[in-house]
Amino acid sequence: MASRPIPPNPRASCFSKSKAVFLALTISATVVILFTLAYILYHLLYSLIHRSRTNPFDSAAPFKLRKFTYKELKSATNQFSPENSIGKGGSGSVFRGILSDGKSVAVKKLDSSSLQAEREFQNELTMLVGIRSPYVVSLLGYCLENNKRLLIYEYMPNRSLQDLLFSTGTNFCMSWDRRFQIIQDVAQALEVLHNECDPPVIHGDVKPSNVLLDWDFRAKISDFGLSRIKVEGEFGVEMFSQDLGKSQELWKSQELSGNSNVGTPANEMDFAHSLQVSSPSKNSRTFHNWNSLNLSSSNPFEKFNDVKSSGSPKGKEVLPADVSGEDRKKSSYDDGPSSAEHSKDLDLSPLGSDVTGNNTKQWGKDWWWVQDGSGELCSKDYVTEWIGSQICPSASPEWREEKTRSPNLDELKDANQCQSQEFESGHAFNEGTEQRDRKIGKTKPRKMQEWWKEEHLDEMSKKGSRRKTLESKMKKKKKKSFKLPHFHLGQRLYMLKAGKFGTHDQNNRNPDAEVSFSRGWKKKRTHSMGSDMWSGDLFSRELSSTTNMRGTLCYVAPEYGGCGYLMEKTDIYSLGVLILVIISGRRPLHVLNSPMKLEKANLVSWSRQLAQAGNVLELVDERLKDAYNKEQATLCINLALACLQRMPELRPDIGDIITILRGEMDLPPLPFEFSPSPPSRLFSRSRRKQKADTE
Ligand SMILES: Nc1ncnc2c1ncn2[C@@H]1O[C@H](COP(=O)(O)OP(=O)(O)OP(=O)(O)O)[C@@H](O)[C@H]1O
Repeated sequence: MASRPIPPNPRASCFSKSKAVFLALTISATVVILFTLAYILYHLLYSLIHRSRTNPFDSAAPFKLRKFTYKELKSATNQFSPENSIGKGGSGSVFRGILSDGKSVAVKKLDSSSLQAEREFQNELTMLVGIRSPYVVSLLGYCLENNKRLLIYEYMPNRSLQDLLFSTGTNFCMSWDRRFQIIQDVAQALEVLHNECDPPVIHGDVKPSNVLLDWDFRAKISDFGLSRIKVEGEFGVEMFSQDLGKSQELWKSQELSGNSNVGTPANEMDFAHSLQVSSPSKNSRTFHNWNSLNLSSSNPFEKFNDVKSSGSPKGKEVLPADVSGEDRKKSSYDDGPSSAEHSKDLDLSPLGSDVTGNNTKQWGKDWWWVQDGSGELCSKDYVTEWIGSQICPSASPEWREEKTRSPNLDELKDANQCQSQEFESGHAFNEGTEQRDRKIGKTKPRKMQEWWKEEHLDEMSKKGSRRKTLESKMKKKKKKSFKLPHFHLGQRLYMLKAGKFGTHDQNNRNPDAEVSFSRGWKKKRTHSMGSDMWSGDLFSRELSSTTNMRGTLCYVAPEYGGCGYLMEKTDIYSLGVLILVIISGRRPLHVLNSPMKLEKANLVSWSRQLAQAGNVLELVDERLKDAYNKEQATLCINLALACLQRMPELRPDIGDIITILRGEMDLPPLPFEFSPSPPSRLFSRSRRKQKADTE
């Protein structure tokens, strides 16, 4: 029987068709997805490969850090024994260690509980992994175990410039050649950071204890705990070139015309506003006037004199002159409380913590109370001595003969109150002085007070007249703002506690002792941008977040002041201070127990006075006697003063500095400007309050 063909099932053929369509769709979707993924991957790889050379985040960075175990480091440093301790900073202790391969290293053991230490750890790893230069201390590795964070650096046998310059236990006096070489090395280091790194790195904490010396006393820069990568277009950078254009021009013309006795230009008051509203742009490097200045001096570079230094160190320091090396080490590293402890000592904030729960004292530790090195003065002494030497009756010649102790905080508060009355007008200055003198039973006018008056009265009276305009301007701009804790100085706290705020200050005072963002601006707007020797001023503290409060007293540039927008010119300012310190062998704030002309207490302002008097060489370390190159010294001091100009843009950039130091470019004529002010903001504010009180 013949079989009949089975007719095709129409349902089955329909099913296979839809299956084919489904298959085709799946395949094409997969192909599209694969292509998309490949495209994304390609772009990722491309951007990774084409990232900047020294971008610290670059996984392709040429230098790999070694990860050490804690055990390894413990045995290298002999259980972190005190004999191996070579230094102590704000965020931890440094030990000498010998690795199993015999190599000497410096091991920085960071405090496990400190925020500053945490940040330093991150920053050092981030920055130093991409930088290898003979002028920068190399980071060899790190250790991160549980709570323990350690950084391992190349060992610098001659330790820090701070140690070398201020070794009171020895008769060591650095020769001129060595000093000059160190200045050049530090400048080279900054050139590497500013010009050779891409993007540029701004160190942010140039000071003697961060300049380390190798076997040949060649200097390398270290401690990148506060440094920043300059982001192109970061608004702080261009702010001075654009938003402050007018004030800048005015300022420049004043500076260049050598008029030291000018007040701050009116537009300066818009500094705060400019900062607030300025928008990023790519045009961030607008440095334009250095090369255009009239270059006049002759080539100062001839053969270096062979200087062999000798002579005993003069009793110029706060440290007892006759402490032995061991004692000095002790006093340097053990005696004084750490800067963190200092800020605890001096409870500057009426609040325990800020809105985010961070301890506000951290601010002080990071910024205001960090000092230059070995803890020879506790910060409170440092501040009160300085204020005392500038304004207190205790700074009078009579006092200098009698005084053997530092003014305490109460005296400081008293001084602030007295001072608060003085600057409302020139007349009030004398009244305030007399009142203060009555208080301590003295009536004789004091030279120092007059000096201070001359320096700041003009500025203060101009501020007073501008205040009203600014306040009305600010009212318009005031918007609802989030609260930040107010970083009060001791005087402010005292006024609060004592209920001594004047009636006219009521509007400015927040009863719960906080300050709003906009109030911070407002306060700043009544102050001069760059007139504070203490640089980062009240303004910045009021505005900034905790993470950005940093810098070192006397070395930090006035325009930075903890604001967080570091610029190259901030480093240049610090370099200026450093050069003066190296040449003079003095600390920037030179407070003495022994009699001394008070004008010399503030190194920067003294240098300016000497420059005005045409006698800069008086600044050179007396221990060198005549064994130094006068032309080089003159050049360096004048260069330092150029670096210390208040307008960041007037400062030379590091490329010019190197060229000038090499003798390949002349130094422009120096502008005379005000010396950096003592804490005029604090006093001007307190004066107003005090006056209101007395009214
Ligand atoms: N690589 C090193 N080789 C030799 N000594 C070092 C090294 N690193 C640091 N020191 C010594 O340890 C000291 C403390 O250094 P550290 O960087 O911890 O603190 P600082 O810079 O003095 O202060 P701060 O960190 O608070 O600004 C230095 O002054 C120096 O004497």
